[in-house]
Amino acid sequence: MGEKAKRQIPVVVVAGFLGSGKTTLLNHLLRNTRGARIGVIVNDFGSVNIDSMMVAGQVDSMVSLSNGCLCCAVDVSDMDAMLDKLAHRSSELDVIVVEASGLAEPRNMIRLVAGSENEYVAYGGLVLVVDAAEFEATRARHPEVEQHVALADLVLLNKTDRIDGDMHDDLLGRLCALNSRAAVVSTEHGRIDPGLLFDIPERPGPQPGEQLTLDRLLYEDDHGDDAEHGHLHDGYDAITFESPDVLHPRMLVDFLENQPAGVFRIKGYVRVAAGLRASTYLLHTVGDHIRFEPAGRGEPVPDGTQLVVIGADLDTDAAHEQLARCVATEPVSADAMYAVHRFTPR
Ligand SMILES: Nc1nc2c(ncn2[C@@H]2O[C@H](COP(=O)(O)OP(=O)(O)OP(=O)(O)O)[C@@H](O)[C@H]2O)c(=O)[nH]1
Repeated sequence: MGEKAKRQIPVVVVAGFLGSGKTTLLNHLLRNTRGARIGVIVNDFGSVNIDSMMVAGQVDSMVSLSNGCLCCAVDVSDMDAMLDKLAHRSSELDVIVVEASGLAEPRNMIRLVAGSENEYVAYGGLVLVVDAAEFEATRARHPEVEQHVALADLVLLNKTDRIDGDMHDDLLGRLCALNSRAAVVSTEHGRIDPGLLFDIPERPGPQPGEQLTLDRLLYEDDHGDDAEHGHLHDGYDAITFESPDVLHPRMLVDFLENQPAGVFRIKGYVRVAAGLRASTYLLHTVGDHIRFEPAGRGEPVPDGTQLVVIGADLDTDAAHEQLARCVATEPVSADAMYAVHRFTPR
C-alpha cells in the first residue's frame, strides 16, 4: 500500500418521489458494480435484496436507520454517525449511495452530506429519479418536485418504457427548462452505466482458476453481446482535456461555475498560474460543488492539466473549446488565484 493523499469517498444521494424507481436503481447499481465497492445507507432494507447481495459480497457495507426517517428525523450528527461507520481511514469503499425515502426533502439531504464533518467523504451529487409516466400527476400534487429537479445534479427520467416518443421529448424539454445545468438521462428500470456516477476502479480481472464474482457473472450475463453493452452507455459521455500549458485560475473557475449543459462531474489535475506561482490541484466537481485540493501529497502529479468531464449528451467539441480557452495566453495577476482558493478545503 503506497501512502496516498486522504481518499475521499463520494457520497451520492438518490432521491425521488414514492415509486419513482430509487430502489430499482440501487439494485441495478449493486448488480453492476463492475468491481467497485459500494456502501449503502437506506431507510430500511425491505426492498433491496440485501441478504443475497451481502452473501455474494456485492454490498461491502451498509447502514440503515432502524427507526425514523431519513428525511426529517436525521440531523447532521445522525448522518455523520452513519457515514462514520462506512468512511474511515481503512475503508475500501469506492462510493457510498444514500437512498433517501420517498418523502425526503432533497435540499436537506444535500445539507446532511455536504455538511458532514467526516473528512473521508465528499459530496457525490444528487441523483433525482423522476417517474416519466407520473411526472405530470406528481407535479400537480407536489409542485415542489420542480424545485427538486432544479437542485439535481443528475436527473434520471425513469420508466420511459411507459411513455411515447412525443411525451418523452416534451418531458425532456420541461426538465431542461427547470434545470439547464443538470445531466438528464432517460432510463428503464434505472439501468444507467455506473461509470456516470462514480469511478470504476481498475482492479485486475479474475486469474485463471479464480472464481467469478456474482457481479461479474451478472454483468456478463446482462451484457454478453455488444448490442446490450452499448445500450448501457447511451447518453453517457466522457471527454478528456489535456494541456501542457498553465490555465488561468479565474477563467477556469468561471468555466466550472458555468458548466456546459449535461455535465455531471469533472475530475483530474489542473495546473494553474497567477503572478509568479504555478500550482497543480486535484479538481473534483459534481454539479456546482467544486473542490480544489493541492496535488502531490504522495501521489505522482502530471506536468500539465489532465481533466475528465463526465456527463450525458454533452456537446463535446464545445466543452473542449471552452476548456482550451482557459489556457493562460498572457501573464495573470497574482490575485486571480483567489478564485481557486475559494474552493480549497479549509
Ligand atoms: N415499467 C417500469 N416500471 C419500473 C421502472 N422502474 C421501476 N419500476 C417499478 O416501479 C415500482 C417502484 O419502484 P421502486 O424502485 O420500488 O421505487 P422507489 O422510488 O424506491 O419507491 P419508494 O421506496 O416507495 O419511494 C416497482 O414496481 C418497480 O419494479 C421502469 O423503468 N419501468
